[in-house]
Amino acid sequence: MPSSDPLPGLFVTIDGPSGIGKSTTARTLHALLTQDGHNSHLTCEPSGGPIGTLARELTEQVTGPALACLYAADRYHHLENEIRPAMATGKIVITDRYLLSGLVMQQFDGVDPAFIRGINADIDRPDVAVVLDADPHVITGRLAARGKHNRFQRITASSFLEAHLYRKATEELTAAGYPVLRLDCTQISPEQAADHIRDALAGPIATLSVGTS
Ligand SMILES: Nc1ncnc2c1ncn2[C@@H]1O[C@H](COP(=O)(O)OP(=O)(O)O)[C@@H](O)[C@H]1O
Ligand SMILES: Cc1cn([C@H]2C[C@H](O)[C@@H](COP(=O)(O)OP(=O)(O)O)O2)c(=O)[nH]c1=O
Repeated sequence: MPSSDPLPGLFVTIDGPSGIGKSTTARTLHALLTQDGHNSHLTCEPSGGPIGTLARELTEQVTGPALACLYAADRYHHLENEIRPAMATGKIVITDRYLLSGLVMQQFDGVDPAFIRGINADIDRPDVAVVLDADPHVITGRLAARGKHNRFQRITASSFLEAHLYRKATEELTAAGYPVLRLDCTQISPEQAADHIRDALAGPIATLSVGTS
């Protein structure tokens, strides 16, 4: 069930194509917020919990709706056991990947986004959903330099398909009132990207009801 009462912390998600710089930007943002004296908690999906670990292990062999359900199950478990408890103590929670990753990546297996929206209907809505975008040629280069982690990333021209699907899914979520912050990081460093996000968080941080320092 989604939490009915707003929790005192702040919930920030970072999504975008594989290799674009999510993990680097999330780590840098976490460090910046910590430097500023905020209590920040960095996490990711699939999570390090039992379902997330299983989902990561099974991504090579399991496909379609079954894999989609595993990722969604991990998301509910992650919310219940890590994200909400951290937010309840006033922390700024940053997760590297969330709903948008499911909406996009499961389309590689032919899963209808409506199915993904359905099984994720009860997840918590982030306060800010950051989506990193970039020129697909640049994403391809970063992914190749970083190394490919799984079958999705080994598909020919996967970065082009991911970038296209992320743009489409982002437009749909924005139109549905989702709090999206889209950031083109083709030509900016992870430090500059994290700085932009920190600036965008200044307003929501000022409204935190529990001190986070
Ligand atoms: N803004 C950026 N500009 C240039 N290179 C970047 C940027 N962000 C990340 N990188 C580099 O791109 C590669 C992939 O970054 P990573 O954070 O692992 O991506 P993701 O988590 O999105 O898969 C890494 O080698 C990283 O150093
Ligand atoms: C959260 C989530 C991740 N995934 C996939 C996308 C990634 O290929 C994989 C996570 O792998 P990971 O190595 O963490 O991603 P990255 O290459 O960006 O560092 O899980 C889904 O397919 N659906 C989801 O809902």
